[in-house]
Formats: sequence, C-alpha cells, structure tokens
Amino acid sequence: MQTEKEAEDDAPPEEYVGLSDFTASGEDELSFCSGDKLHVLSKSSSDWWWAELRGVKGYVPASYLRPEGAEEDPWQDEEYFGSYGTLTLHLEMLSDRSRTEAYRQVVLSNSASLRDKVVMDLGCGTGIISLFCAQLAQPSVVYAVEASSMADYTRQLVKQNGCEEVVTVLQGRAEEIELPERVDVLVSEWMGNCLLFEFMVESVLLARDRWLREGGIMWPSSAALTMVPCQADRYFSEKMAFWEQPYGLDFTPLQPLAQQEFFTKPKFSYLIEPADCLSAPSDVLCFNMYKLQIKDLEEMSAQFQFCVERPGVFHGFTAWFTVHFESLEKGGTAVELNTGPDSEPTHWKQTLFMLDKPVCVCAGDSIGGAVVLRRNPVWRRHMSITLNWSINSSTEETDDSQVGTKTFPMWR
Ligand SMILES: N=C(N)NC/C=C/[C@H]1O[C@@H](n2cnc3c(N)ncnc32)[C@H](O)[C@@H]1O
Repeated sequence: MQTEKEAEDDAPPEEYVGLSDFTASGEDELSFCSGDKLHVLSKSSSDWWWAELRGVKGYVPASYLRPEGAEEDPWQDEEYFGSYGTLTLHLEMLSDRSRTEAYRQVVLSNSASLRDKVVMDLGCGTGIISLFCAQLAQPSVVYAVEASSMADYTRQLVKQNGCEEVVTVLQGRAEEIELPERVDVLVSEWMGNCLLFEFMVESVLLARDRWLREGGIMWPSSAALTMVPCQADRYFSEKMAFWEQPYGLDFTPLQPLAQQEFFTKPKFSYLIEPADCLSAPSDVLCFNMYKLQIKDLEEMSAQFQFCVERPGVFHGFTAWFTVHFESLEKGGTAVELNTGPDSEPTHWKQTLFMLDKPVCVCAGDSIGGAVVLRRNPVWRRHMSITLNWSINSSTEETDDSQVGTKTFPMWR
C-alpha cells in the first residue's frame, strides 16, 4: 500500500474548490472554507483525499470539493441522480410501507378505470408503481421514466416480473425524454422533505405541461404543507440541555456552538408525538397539481394563527405534508397519504424547526405569524424557510421573548 508521500510524488496536484466549510475533527484532517482552492495530492480513498492548503497538508472529505473550473450545476444532477443510482434510497422508500401501500391502493382502487390508459411514471426508481399498474390493472402502456443508472435494473425487474408487454422503461430526465404519445395519467412520487425539498416537483410540472393530455389525471392531484407549534423536549435536552451539567461539570460555554450546529438548519426525519403538538395543526400551503406553476415555487408564503390548547414549552414548529390522489371514477373516493404525527410513520417522518429560545406558553395563548418559503435562486433543489411569530398571552403582558423570527436554510 503506497504511503500518502509516495502517492503524492506520483501524481501532479489537482486543483479543487471547497463547496462548503469543513472543520477538521482529527489531527490528520485539514480544515477549509467554502471557496478555498486546495491542491489534491492523492486520492487514497473515494471519501477522503490527501490535500494541501496554504502549505498545510491533511485529509479532506471529497464530497466537500469540486474540481476547479468545473461549473457547479445548479441542479447538482450528478450528485442527485448518482445517489439514486444506488440502492440505499430506493430501499428506504420501498421499506416505507405507508408510502408504497398508498400508491398500491391508488392503482388498486382505480384498476377498472386504468384499463387501456396511457400512464407515465415519472422518476420510477425501481419501477414499483409501474409494476403495480401492470400487475393490478390493464393499462395499454406505462412509460417508466428514470434518469439515474437504476433504469438498467428497472428494465430487468420489469422483465423478471413479466411486465415487459405493458411497461416501457425510458432512461433520461423526464424534461428531456421523448414519448410517442401524450398520457392519460401522470403518476409520480416526487415529495421531498417538507414536501418541496429537492424540487423534483418542477420536473413533474414540466412533464405535465408537455405530456399530460387535456383532461388527464395527476397523481398526486393535490398536496398540502402542514405546520404546528410544538414542544421538542427530547431534542432540546439531547442537544442543548445536555451541556448544563455533563458528569457534574458546567459545559454551558458550548451552548452557543450547539445552537449553531443543531438549531440553525431544520431537523429532517424527526418523529414528533401527537402530545407534543401545542395546538391543532394548520395546512399553511395547498397545491393544486393541475394549476400549480413553476414560477409559483419561487416564493410561497402564508399566515398562521395557532390557539395553544395545552400548557407547555414552545420549542419550535413541526412541518409535514399530505397528498391526495383523486379517483379516476366520478365520485370515487380519493386516496390520502398523510405524513403527519397522527398517521403511520413514513420515511420522511416530520421536519422540526427549533427556535433559539424556548418560550413557556399556556392554554389559550395564541401564536400568530407567517411562514415564507423562498427557493434558492442558484441552487435549484434548495430553499429557505422563514418563520415569524408572536405570542399573545392570555395572562402575562407581552415582552420581547414573545416575538421572534428565524430563517432556516434547507440546505443552501
Ligand atoms: N420522493 C423523493 N424525495 N424522491 C423521489 C424519488 C426520485 C426518483 O426519481 C428520479 N428522478 C428525479 N427527478 C427526475 C427527473 N427529472 N427525470 C427522471 N427521473 C427523475 C430519481 O432518480 C429517483 O429515482
């Protein structure tokens, strides 16, 4: 095995740029800031490279770097579709029974109406929804569109399950591929954390405008982002209270660091208990998938007014989403996939937004305010969420800790 020194002598250094800040956590690691130009001296492993910055050498995480000069793709498609070319994410989604059964139920309950229909499964992944269509109904054709390298395996799965007569797998981005005809049904599982993260919904809208025939069906047909003010004792004690007295020592000087590290960004995959909800939840944003336009996604805002139903600590807000699949049959019942705390947990769980300072609230208090989602103008799969709130206590007079505002990057 070559040492770093030997490897270093072999290859000329390559110029890389830091994509974001990195703080070394081992003495052989090298810290750098976003934008720093590093010389990569050897790539001894795929994850950690031996690099030099301003005369100092050390290991750096390869995922934090991009080659100097390589234009950074605002959609980060190489990384995005690369991640879907491996099984991890597909296993997570397929293991999510609540999510996958909901799509199965949609096909099953619309089986008769799907006969002879033309279906597009956008971002089919392993093809599970397309296979449900071929297995549980008799569509004339399902165009299973998948941009990642998983498409090769999807073709094998279609053949393996005897569905090649009905399912045609097309590898490519839904925005770019050519279909031989318009479709009657556009089905997709596009929802990201907080409903919109990854902004795959843009691809769904482009495909709708290009391939859905007049009067065609969108599945999901509608989507709603739901929020609620909540208590998050477990998370707060794990990440913040912990520093009060670990092993009898006072580590509170670390609390500003904990604030920065754990409460600045939203916490994905947080499972909130119904009892943690301080009030009834509210659908702050609702999307009609037939009318929604891409330009509507740049900035979305809503007011809210929560009436506190139980005394507790207002640690922050929790968000989740619900999507509906309208029935193909007139008057048929819609299928609902609800990712909230009162439903079967999904792989998304919920998203927690922690305030800087928790506030005690009493039943009868009201928490009014607004939420603004702003899509990142450069990094098109990212957004920020700004929350403004004011607490009108039914008992105490209003002082400054009753009003607040905080913006959370997701992730840029
Ligand atoms: N539900 C979440 N979060 N992720 C959904 C799952 C995303 C799947 O859809 C594929 N995909 C995403 N966008 C496109 C596109 N524009 N064209 C073709 N395939 C696409 C990804 O490669 C994943 O396999």
